[in-house]
Amino acid sequence: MDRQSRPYRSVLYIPGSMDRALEKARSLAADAIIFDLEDAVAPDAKATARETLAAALRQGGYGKRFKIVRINALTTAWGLDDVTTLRDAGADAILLPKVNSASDIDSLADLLGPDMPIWVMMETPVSVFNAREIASHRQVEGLVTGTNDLTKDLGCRVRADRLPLMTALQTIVMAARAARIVAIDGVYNRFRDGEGLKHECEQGRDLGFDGKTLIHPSQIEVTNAEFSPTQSEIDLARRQIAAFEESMASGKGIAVVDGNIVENLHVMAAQKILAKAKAVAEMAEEEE
Ligand SMILES: CC(C)(COP(=O)(O)OP(=O)(O)OC[C@H]1O[C@@H](n2cnc3c(N)ncnc32)[C@H](O)[C@@H]1OP(=O)(O)O)[C@@H](O)C(=O)NCCC(=O)NCCSC(=O)C[C@H](O)C(=O)O
Ligand SMILES: [Mg+2]
Repeated sequence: MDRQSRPYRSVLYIPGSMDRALEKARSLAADAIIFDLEDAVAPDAKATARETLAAALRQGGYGKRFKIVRINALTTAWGLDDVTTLRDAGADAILLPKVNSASDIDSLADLLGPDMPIWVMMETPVSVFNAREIASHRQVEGLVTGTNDLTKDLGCRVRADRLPLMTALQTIVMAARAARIVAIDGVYNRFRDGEGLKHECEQGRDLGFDGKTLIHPSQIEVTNAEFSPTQSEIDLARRQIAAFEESMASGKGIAVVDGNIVENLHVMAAQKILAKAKAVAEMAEEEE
């Protein structure tokens, strides 16, 4: 599956120290997994988690799920060992936490070589100010929003409407879109509250995120549903494309569908919806 069309609706964090979860993830319907060595792993468990994770990745069995390893920052005592142990273990990307600027990414890029994609945690106020240059870094292919760290650093309130985070969320999406890379929303901490999660997924999707990071398997189903094109969106996309082709054939550059104009740019959006629906169907085939 190519990078442009693959879905990233549900991106599940798994602590590298959780054997059972590493095993369970081989059969979960998440589009992507973040194998975490950073905040989900206690300092005393870091070395063991690193080895456990490397063994799990080498063993494989994660199918089409996109495999991302979140290392510790290179300024910590663990970061360098994380990179040297994990860079050839079979991950699809390495995720760097606590990034402030594009220059923070250079040392990791040097260690990894040019072929390993880098994803970046956007979780400090400085990273949000530098979002455009971070997203434009030659090796960066995805931005992951760290709403917990952002909330801590901003000193803002946790609100259901996420108003205090809105500037950051929109800046991250804009930076990712400008650089044509992936943008993933932050986690919803109340992992047993399905209604609250659904609401936050809708918000993240409407803002333009490709998907949401998750902390528990019970969050996958609703997230996949909310970030998938609906049947009515698919039907409308097909009708827009057909109507536009008909208009072009009769020498007109604009069509009208359901009382709305359809121009070339709407056709491009419609094609994107159909491509996403196809990629989602391909992921579903794998799970059957
Ligand atoms: C949140 C949890 C601590 C809950 O754990 P627990 O109460 O033990 O869960 P359950 O008993 O309901 O688990 C049921 C089964 O599911 C498996 N499981 C649980 N979590 C995961 C998971 N993340 N991935 C895969 N499988 C999982 C259990 O093993 C059970 O399996 P079975 O034995 O077969 O029944 C726990 O879910 C957890 O630790 N989640 C991950 C937390 C995490 O990764 N946090 C760090 C990332 S968040 C963050 O840092 C974002 C960012 O940096 C920011 O700043 O915002
Ligand atoms: Mg964080």
